[in-house]
Amino acid sequence: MIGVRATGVLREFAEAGVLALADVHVALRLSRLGAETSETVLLAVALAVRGVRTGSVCVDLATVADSVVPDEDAPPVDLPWPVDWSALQDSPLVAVGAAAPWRPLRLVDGLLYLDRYWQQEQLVRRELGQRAALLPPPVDLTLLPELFPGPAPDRQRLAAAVAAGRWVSVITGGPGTGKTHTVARLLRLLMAQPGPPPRIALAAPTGKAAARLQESVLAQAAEVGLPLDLTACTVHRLLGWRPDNRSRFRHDAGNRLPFDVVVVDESSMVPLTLMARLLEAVRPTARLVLVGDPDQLTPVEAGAVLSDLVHRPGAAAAPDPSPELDRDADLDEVERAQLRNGVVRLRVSRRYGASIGGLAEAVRTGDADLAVTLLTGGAGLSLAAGTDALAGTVRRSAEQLRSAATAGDAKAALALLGGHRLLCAHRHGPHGVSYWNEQVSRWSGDVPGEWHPGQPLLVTANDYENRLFNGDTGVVVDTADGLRAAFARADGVDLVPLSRLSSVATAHALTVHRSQGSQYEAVTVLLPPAGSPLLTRELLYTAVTRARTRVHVVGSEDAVRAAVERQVVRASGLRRPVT
Ligand SMILES: Nc1ncnc2c1ncn2[C@@H]1O[C@H](COP(=O)(O)OP(=O)(O)OP(=O)(O)O)[C@@H](O)[C@H]1O
Repeated sequence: MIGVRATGVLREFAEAGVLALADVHVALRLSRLGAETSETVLLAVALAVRGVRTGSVCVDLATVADSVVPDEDAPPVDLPWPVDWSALQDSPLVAVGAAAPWRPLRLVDGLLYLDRYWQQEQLVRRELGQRAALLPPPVDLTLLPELFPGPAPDRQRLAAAVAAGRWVSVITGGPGTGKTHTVARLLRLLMAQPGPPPRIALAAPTGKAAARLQESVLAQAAEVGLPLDLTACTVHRLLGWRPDNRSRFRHDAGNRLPFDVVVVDESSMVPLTLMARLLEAVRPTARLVLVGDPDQLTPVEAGAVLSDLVHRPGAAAAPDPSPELDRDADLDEVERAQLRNGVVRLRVSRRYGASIGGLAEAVRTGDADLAVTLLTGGAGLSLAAGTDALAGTVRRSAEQLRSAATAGDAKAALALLGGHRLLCAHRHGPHGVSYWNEQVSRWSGDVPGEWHPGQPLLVTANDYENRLFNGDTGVVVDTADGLRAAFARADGVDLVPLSRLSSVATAHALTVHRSQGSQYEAVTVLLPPAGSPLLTRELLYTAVTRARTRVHVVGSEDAVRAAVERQVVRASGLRRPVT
């Protein structure tokens, strides 16, 4: 409940759960500083702050009333949405148009920004525009058929050709569609170009994703003919941390990165602020390859730039980079337009079978009927409303894990951990991770606060000393030396003494957010009721694509439909044509 001196419209929106305390606080503070009294302006300011808090770079005033999902716990009310926002035009708080001098907020073509985010979006636009205006890099594609010998249509071959022939490119696709396979061969193609070998940087937004990228590129290095000493790091580390400043880096427009090729994996998790810093730090004549899955959950911070780049209007005048490959690649109209922006989507997953692939595609494209039909009849797929069957599955998994861990079989315990996962949308409440963690611990007779063989662990902060990253999972195992935490490595198993672990939590269940970047043989997805604002297409797609062979959804048909039909709308100017 709202605890500030909000009155009138702000109070109504706060009580309905649309605005949080911080949104109202900033609006009231700015109104005092700017001597602004219009309730419409104050509401707009609070909504702009709310937008950033919930991941949008700006507020689209024309659609905001429809895009706000009220708090499910708040009583339903008819909110007094203004029909006319023209008070913003005369407000001392708002700069109107792109050219107006600085004010805390900026209104451009019906989009209201906190000015800082407008500046960052402009920077991204400028950097991309500058690169699009340059002559594309010369490239010799002779090696391409040898690197991608498959029959046409071959999206991977096209993606590599596009990335080699442009300064900025985007390779997208779901798990296991061969994004890293393609990147490894792209790097080989670039190394084969005349002149000195390119200086290559591999990066990802999290330590865990960077470690995975490095592991998977190195696994192919010898076969493809890449240097065996390639390393990957976080984007923050690549740009160079500065102890004195959290949002500025050692490398920027005045001190560009020394690389010729910069590959950023999992770039759907890069928010606007970081993307702006990255773009200004990469030399305009270095190839920047953004790799990721824009259909997954987007970053917690504001801005989903990868998704914006994928859905940006086509650059009508841009030349087709490789006409003969494009003809062979089986592209539809939308994909052809995306290709002109340097975007190629890989489609065929080698990690999951056709039925999970079909379900993922139905969810991704918003086909709720098909998603429900597949879930109720597809091989390896199921949908059940009650949690009774769920309790049995979860209990069985926990018991198997405990018995392998008690027998000291770390490999078997880790395999079981990767065999099945319970994924929840919520952290708290009867559909949430904490409830299920407690429930399973109770069934197992665990004593709270004590370690147990078979206790699944989630690393909650990067721990460089133990080579563990936020989001890694492991399991407590009884060894000859006592209890140890077992973590899977590319080259075997690491057994870490429990006393050396700093930030871990018990994880019988994981949030879908936390599961990003991991895959399991089977997943059980626990959906909240249809009214939950967390129930979105991105959430369901991310959850479903964590599984290799089986997906069991616990929830109502209505909840599945609500998820498929509700797409996270993140307002952003990058999706609009340049005016
Ligand atoms: N064209 C191909 N021919 C043979 N094997 C392939 C091909 N493309 C991908 N693979 C194999 O499929 C698996 C998944 O590929 P890869 O790891 O590159 O996918 P990804 O899209 O990067 O996955 P993720 O999103 O999980 O990182 C790997 O084992 C890879 O070697």
